[in-house]
Amino acid sequence: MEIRINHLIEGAKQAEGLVVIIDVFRAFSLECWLYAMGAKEIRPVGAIGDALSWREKDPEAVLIGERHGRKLDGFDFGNSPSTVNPEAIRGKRIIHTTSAGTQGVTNAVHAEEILTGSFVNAQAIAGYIRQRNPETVTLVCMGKEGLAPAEEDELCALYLRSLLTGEDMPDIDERLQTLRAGGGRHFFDPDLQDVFPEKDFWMCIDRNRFSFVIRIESTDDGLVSVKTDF
Ligand SMILES: O=C(O)[C@H](CS(=O)(=O)O)OP(=O)(O)O
Repeated sequence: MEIRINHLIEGAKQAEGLVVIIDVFRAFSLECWLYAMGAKEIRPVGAIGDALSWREKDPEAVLIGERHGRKLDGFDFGNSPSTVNPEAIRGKRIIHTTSAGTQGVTNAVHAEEILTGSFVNAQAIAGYIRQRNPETVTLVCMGKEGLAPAEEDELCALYLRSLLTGEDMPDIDERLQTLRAGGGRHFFDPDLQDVFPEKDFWMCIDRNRFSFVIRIESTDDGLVSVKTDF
């Protein structure tokens, strides 16, 4: 198995084989939490307008999205796992658009198969990939808005690679803690708590909390993030 690490939107466009689109803060940690809250289905979309138009097809759909981290006008929730209301999620179709994560899945046009990537289900992702045993795996670090590298996504790619190769990464918990002063420092800024609450940080680094993977599938209505127990 050849394991490649790609970066940002361009890296998603070029990714081949089984592709893992990594977005730790916060899109793909959030999608795992949404399934844990009982979401019926999650649809990742690129354009804000495409997300809004889902309301006509499904008036019950819950719209979740951000640009520059902030909740979008006309949406129900921002991209924040700690501020979505589980009662509003249970049994519902979720439409999800973000500046990095969902752009990655819509741009991974050469992928044979796409998984979402995060720390909250990393072990399950590695187990699934080992079982599939593809020739090529591309881990794509989506970064900030898909345009600049983000420490947490790079770390998640190294962690996934270590799980796949069997190399040890004994300092992973220590390295996750250092994100508090690095890639996740905005979650500790008192002036940004309305956009980036501290609790989101802890929910996104809750390593291996979930034992399912999220596979991206294509349907006539666009992409769907499918929870796959593993
Ligand atoms: O909502 C988030 O935390 C990020 C904002 S940004 O792209 O890092 O500026 O969105 P996401 O698509 O989840 O990375």
